[in-house]
Amino acid sequence: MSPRNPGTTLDLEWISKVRVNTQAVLKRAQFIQRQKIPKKQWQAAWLLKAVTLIDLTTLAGDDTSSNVHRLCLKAVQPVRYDLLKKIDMHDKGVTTAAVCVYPSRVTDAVRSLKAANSSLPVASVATGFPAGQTPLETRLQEVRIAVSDGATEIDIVINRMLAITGQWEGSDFIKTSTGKEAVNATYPVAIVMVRAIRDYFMSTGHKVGFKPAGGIRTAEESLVWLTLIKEELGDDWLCPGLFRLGASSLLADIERQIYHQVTGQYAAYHDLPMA
Ligand SMILES: O=C[C@H](O)COP(=O)(O)O
Repeated sequence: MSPRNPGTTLDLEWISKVRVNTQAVLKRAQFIQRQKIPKKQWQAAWLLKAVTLIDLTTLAGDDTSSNVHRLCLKAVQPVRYDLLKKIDMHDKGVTTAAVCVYPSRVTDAVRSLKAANSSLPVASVATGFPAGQTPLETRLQEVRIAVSDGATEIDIVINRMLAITGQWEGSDFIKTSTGKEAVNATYPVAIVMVRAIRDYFMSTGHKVGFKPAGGIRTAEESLVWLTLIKEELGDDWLCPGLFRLGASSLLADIERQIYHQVTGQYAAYHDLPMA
């Protein structure tokens, strides 16, 4: 994580001055999606970069200690060793950025990572995920429990009632969505959010992180997200402290693409361990 955001005096005038030119934003989003994906010789490097920025997530009602355990092993070794060896990346410590689980599964994740000798952070959704419609008292208690169980990052679902009525404070990292809505991370909304991050940086000098989450499933999409961040915020933001891809099934496609680039063949389902 980058240094904590010390916060700033709430200035609602600043917020009320924000205007979004919807057509311009949509055009910009289309432009970014049409950007040429990196040339073949750079693609594996970009894809590996994307891997290091993933919050490898499981947020299912039927999560158990065993699927969390498998998730953690995958986070520690996200791409098959022999594939990494072929591109000379086997000894570079490629892991995902974190694992992300429900508060009740934090102890499982911490235990599995410890057993794998990994210091990968455990992120936990909290505060009544995904609706955020629980009383402040229980929201705070949920955060405390997740932290005491070993979570080092908390994805808080904002209280949308407070947001809609203009009661804002500063945050360290902003996330597009829970992944549980009909529409989740979209490029136009991301552009508006990252430009707010840029404005905040220009006014305060403090860098806030960004996490698109929900429905990000393909390697190609991950490259669009990297391009969007590079173009809108610059290379400085392309690090786990400031950018994460919240995704439960993206890694499988990225590994499949890396497999194809390294071997020239398409992987069968059983060729790659579960992601
Ligand atoms: O925060 C992470 C999201 O819940 C993941 O969403 P996904 O399952 O659509 O990848």
